[in-house]
Parts: sequence; C-alpha cells; structure tokens
Amino acid sequence: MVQIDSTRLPGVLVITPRRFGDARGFFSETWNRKALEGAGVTLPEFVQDNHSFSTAKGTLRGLHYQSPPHAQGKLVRCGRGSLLDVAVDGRKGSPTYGQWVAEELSYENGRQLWIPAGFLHGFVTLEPDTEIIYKCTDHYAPDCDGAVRFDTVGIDWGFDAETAVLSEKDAAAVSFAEWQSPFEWNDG
Ligand SMILES: Cc1cn([C@H]2C[C@H](O)[C@@H](COP(=O)(O)OP(=O)(O)O[C@H]3O[C@H](C)C(=O)[C@H](O)[C@H]3O)O2)c(=O)[nH]c1=O
Repeated sequence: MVQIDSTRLPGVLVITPRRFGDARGFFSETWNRKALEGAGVTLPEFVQDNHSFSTAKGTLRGLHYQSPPHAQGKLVRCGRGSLLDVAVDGRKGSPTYGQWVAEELSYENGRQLWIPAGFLHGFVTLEPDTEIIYKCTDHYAPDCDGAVRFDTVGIDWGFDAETAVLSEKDAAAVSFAEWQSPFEWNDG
C-alpha cells in the first residue's frame, strides 16, 4: 500500500502511497500510520496540516525551520502542479551537516518527502498554480521561526536564482555559513 525509498540523507525518506485508478480517476490513502509501520517506518505524531498555493512558476519558499522546543518534522506532498522539494541537514555534529537532497513532488507522481526535525525545508515551484500540503509534528511557533538564504548552501535548484519569487523574509535571510544552528545531532 505504500513504497518507502531512502535518500542520500539518512532519515529523509521518499514515501509513495499506492493509487487505485479506475475510469473515474484515482483514490489514494495519502496518510496511513498503520501502513507505514507495516513498511517499517514509524513517524512522530502530526499535530498540524499546512497548505500553501503559489501562482508563479519559480516561487521559492525557504529555507525554513522552527527552533527547539518547537522544531517540526514535515511530511510534504504536492496537491496540484509540481515542485522541487529540498531538505538540508542543519544538525550540528551530524556527518551530513550542510548536505542537501532534492526530490520532485507533483500531483502526477504522488510522491511525499519526510523531513525530520533538525532539517531546513524549502521548495521551488516548477509550474504555475502549484499547491503544497504538509503535515507537521509541532504547532506554528512564530518566535521559533527561522530562515536561511536558499542560495547559500550549494543547492542545485535547477533555475536562475535571480529570477526566484521570494518573500521579503526569505530574501533577507542569513547565509548558511553565518547561521547559528539551534539543532544538535543525536544518533538514534
Ligand atoms: C508557517 C505558518 C505561517 N503562518 C502565517 C504567517 C504569515 O502571516 C503567513 C505566511 O507565512 P510564511 O510567509 O512563513 O509562509 P511560507 O513562506 O510558506 O513558510 C512556510 O514555508 C516553508 C517551506 C515551510 O516549510 C514552513 O512550513 C513555512 O516556513 O502564514 C501561520 O499562521 N501558520 C504557519 O504554520
């Protein structure tokens, strides 16, 4: 019922729920804890769902995080259109600190990306009118909200960063080199 693929970043997973197609279209269980645990994956409890819509291709939101005690793990999927979803290891002491992984999530491919707490998250839309829907393991905590400039990690976003549609917050974010990570790596 669900396919799990690892990525080059330990802990970050691609999760692809099964789609049941018929003459009407398709049905898919987009979140099923029991099915995931049957596939050997146990995720933390989710407490908040988010949904954002971006009108322009090349809209880039990120790289974002919430500091402890409200760090968020996120299970991300694309409800309409397509996007390149990116996770960056932000945990001090991690063997993969500063390393990143990017996965194309789309309405068509139905893929989801699991991004644990301690990782920065961002995405760029690959077509107009793209919707992202994601489950979070902690509630919104504006005082813990943080951002790192998207073009300071060495991520291949697949487009000219100068043309990105950004919020003022994201345009003014600190570089990864200057960032003071609030996350510690603890194995396990
Ligand atoms: C994140 C969030 C925002 N808001 C309010 C605060 C602002 O008035 C408005 C837009 O917020 P922001 O510009 O931070 O939205 P994004 O740029 O899409 O940020 C998100 O995008 C990246 C990719 C993420 O992973 C995070 O969930 C989040 O940082 O929504 C809320 O009320 N609750 C929330 O959980």
